[in-house]
Amino acid sequence: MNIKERIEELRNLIKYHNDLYYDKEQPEITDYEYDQLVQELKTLENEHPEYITSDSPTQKVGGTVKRELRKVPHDVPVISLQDAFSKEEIYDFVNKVKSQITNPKFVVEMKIDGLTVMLRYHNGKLTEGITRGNGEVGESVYENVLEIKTIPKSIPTELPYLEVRGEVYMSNKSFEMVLEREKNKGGKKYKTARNLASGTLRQLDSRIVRERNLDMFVFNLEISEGKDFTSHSETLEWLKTQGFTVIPNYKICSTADEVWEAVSSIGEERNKLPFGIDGAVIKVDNLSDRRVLGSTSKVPRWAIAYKYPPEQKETVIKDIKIQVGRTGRLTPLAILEPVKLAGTDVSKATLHNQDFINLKDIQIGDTVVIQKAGDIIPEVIKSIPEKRPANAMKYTIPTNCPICNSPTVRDENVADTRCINTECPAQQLGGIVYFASKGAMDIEGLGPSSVESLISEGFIKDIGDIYYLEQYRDELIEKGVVGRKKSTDNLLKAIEKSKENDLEKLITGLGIKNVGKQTARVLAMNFPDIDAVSNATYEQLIALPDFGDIVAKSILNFFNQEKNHQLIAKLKSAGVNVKSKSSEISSDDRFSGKTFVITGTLPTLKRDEATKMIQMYGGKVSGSVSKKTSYVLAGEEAGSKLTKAQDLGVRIINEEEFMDMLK
Ligand SMILES: NC(=O)c1ccc[n+]([C@@H]2O[C@H](COP(=O)([O-])OP(=O)(O)OC[C@H]3O[C@@H](n4cnc5c(N)ncnc54)[C@H](O)[C@@H]3O)[C@@H](O)[C@H]2O)c1
Ligand SMILES: [Zn+2]
Repeated sequence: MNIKERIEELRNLIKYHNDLYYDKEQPEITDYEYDQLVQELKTLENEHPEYITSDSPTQKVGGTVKRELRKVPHDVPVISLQDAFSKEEIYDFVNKVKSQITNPKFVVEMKIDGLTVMLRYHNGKLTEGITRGNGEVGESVYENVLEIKTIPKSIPTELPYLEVRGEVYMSNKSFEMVLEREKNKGGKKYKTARNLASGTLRQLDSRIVRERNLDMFVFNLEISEGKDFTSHSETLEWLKTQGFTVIPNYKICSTADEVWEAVSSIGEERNKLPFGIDGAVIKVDNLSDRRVLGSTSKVPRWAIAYKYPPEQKETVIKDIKIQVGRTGRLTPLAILEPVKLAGTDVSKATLHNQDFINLKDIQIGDTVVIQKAGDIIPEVIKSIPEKRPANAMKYTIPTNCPICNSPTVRDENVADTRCINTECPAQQLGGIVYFASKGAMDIEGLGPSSVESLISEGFIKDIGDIYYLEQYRDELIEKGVVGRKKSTDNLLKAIEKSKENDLEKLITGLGIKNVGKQTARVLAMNFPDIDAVSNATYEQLIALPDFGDIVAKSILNFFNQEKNHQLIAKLKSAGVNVKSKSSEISSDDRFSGKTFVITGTLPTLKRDEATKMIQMYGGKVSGSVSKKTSYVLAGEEAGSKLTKAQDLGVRIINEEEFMDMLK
């Protein structure tokens, strides 16, 4: 791969992770891994400025504006912070400031891991709360900030206008409480307190905000009409008198050594704090000095954020246990002597597979170094053989499944060991939980613990049984299998409702190997019902967009098994919908006479897929926007077509709204 291609690849990767992080609140990688991608891109762009483009993620503030939330333009663009990962970069920053300002003072603060919110006060009354959004335009979260107790709704000094900026976050304790409460609801899963704080603040139901306990630290005064200040620290002290909770324990420093000491001491304390921080921020204190230093379009020159390396701890592996997943995969889990790491108790870490165990030379009894990079799943970095006790034991993944005792096989390509018994209870449990999960049949209340008790009490064995639970209602309530009357009835209602789901969700739920949501959607678009899918030939399957040999064979293999036909028959006779709504080609021409223009990158649909869907319903797709255009279907990075549509007043829809039109 040449440099230009790598730059392109990095940009796409970063955009992909930005979307997951800022807009879906579901990061797939740790902040640490993300920061490394950005660093690599910045380095390459610095070396090759000719490749810098205005749409590079290094040139923009991450995040977009959610359509459902009211848009509010910012008074001044809300920009980000420059990053530093080493002591040298901090010294460079301090020295650079010193070369331009005489005797500058610096304030060192904790960098709270939450999301930025701007608060506006008119005549002492809180009138608006806005997220950063894309930096130019934010989202109003006013109703939600009203539910945050640490935010004053009115302040004693009634300035005509006051705007402050701070970080809304969720404490570790609230995070654990919410996780505990939501465990069985099967809703969106949040990996970090930051994601949950963001997801909570950016949703529409403010009652949820009340239940979940968010907090806010104010870290900057942006505008204060009718009152002047000379320094940042002075503003913080004044904000305290107005009832704001300002960033705690900030330090004022004069030299690079002092700054570094303050940064280091925050680093030492950071895991004892009741909330998450992801760094320290160093800011020039004097406000007129800040004006002299100015800003670039993305970051101020008077501040820098230092990001700590992920915390590591030593602990002992007490045992290694096997977890058997939905696909039969055996995952070795290290059972650890519990340690506090990045604010939470850690007692387990994944060891992935036998190769990982061998490569890292891990034995039971070993002392190992673990790390929670970006505070997600703990990983074992290395073992310390010097500390190995005499009774340490080598570990080999068992040749028989620990749950059902059938022989396991090693899949050489991916280093996985699997239980091949499809009747294995562990696989069945995983399969049912997966069937009911959000991306599949979306049955609320059917999470791991309900499924486990339904299986162990003998009410269900396979996914078909779910649809026959109704007849055991009284017994379920009496035994309290999934809770009391209300939870049982809610579950039965959710099951009933799921019968109406589109074929796409059903296919996803079947958990066919190599068939995820996207593949299931393509199948549902191309076949009228489940029988047609099950009768499809290899040639038909391989001709579908993005279908390869492996996927086609997996599908054929699934439908070659008699028990899967029985399962489908069972679902059908329970009244589960097996017809595809998105492929009712000729009978439904709801888009007849309508012209669509597709622009930008859609979150999940490819452009040709969207085109096909529009045409299927009798609509037309055109390349340019005019007055005759009925809809512009716009995704990320939509350019001039979007502007033109706005000018002409053409209706603009996103993928979600488009999918709603197909319901
Ligand atoms: N894991 C992922 O996939 C992923 C994806 C995108 C971004 N991220 C994370 O987000 C970071 C980038 O986010 P960003 O653009 O918001 O910038 P940033 O996190 O590097 O810094 C700016 C933000 O820090 C916050 N902040 C907290 N305390 C502060 C204080 N005392 N003073 C000033 N600001 C304070 C503010 O909200 C401000 O907007 C990345 O470095 C990465 O860690 C992760
Ligand atoms: Zn098994």
